[in-house]
Amino acid sequence: MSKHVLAQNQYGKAENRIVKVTRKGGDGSWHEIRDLNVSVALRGEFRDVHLTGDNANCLPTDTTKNTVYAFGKEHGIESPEAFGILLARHFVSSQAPIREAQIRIEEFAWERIPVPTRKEQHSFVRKGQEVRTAQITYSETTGLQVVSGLKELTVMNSTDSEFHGYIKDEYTTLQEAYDRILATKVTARWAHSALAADDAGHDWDRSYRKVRKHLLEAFAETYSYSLQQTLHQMAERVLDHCPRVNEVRLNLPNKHHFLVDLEPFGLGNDHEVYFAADRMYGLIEGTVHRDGVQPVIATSDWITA
Ligand SMILES: O=c1[nH]c(=O)c2[nH]c(=O)[nH]c2[nH]1
Repeated sequence: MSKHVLAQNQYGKAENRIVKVTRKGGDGSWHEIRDLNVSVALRGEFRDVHLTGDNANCLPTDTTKNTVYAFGKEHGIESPEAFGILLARHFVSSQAPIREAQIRIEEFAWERIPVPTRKEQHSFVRKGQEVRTAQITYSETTGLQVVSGLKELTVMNSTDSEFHGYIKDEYTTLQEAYDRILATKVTARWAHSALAADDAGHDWDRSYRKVRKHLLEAFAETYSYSLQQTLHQMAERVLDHCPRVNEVRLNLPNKHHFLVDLEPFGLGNDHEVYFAADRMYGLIEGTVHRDGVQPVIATSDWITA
């Protein structure tokens, strides 16, 4: 008998790196690549596994790893979300003790290196911008939940940003800014409605491109009086244009740029030369969701610049 309470628990193989090559064209010489990092977490009837050492309900983490690779071959990888949905549904529907499965995916994008002199196209350069993310949770009782996202998308406005009118107490030294650089490395997550999650024909890649575009456009077009205001505008823009997205959470580190004092050298500095500080940084985080919708995206994840 346990003296204490076994609370939330989950297990599975984390960070399964899978690269799927799809051969297209009549002779298969046109290659397409999907490069994922897939983590599996299973939840369910695992009390005995923890308390008594009885593994009758335990599907080995090694098996969950094998399933990721076998599914890559058998079903292909249409998108991170579609692949995650297949896996999550499989674990829950194939083993009675597994009541809920959560699949977390990072996708690394590759861009074709066109080689005009040859028909075969199998050369790629890793795209240096963001990492795409997806978190798929399938539960026997509550169904499917899909949260898409991106991280490490670094953006900058070299003007149209001010910050003033804030509280000033005995510790405040910050000078008010009427023209500053606003830069951040965006981590964004957005939750899809049940309608989208359950729609077998949903185009997840198209939806991703659309949300990304609206996040960037809102960042660029907002005349900002704080990164908080920019955050809100970015999330609002996505909810306004993407009817199947219910909730947006943004984590925005304020990548500070400080004007360098060039007076010692007899030089002026009219917003031209900045020192880009990599830390410490302000960290601005928030969720915006449709009225009447229960937010589902974790607020406790620790996201750093
Ligand atoms: O956009 C900003 N929001 C803040 O809350 C803040 N605080 C600070 O020192 N600089 C900034 N900038």
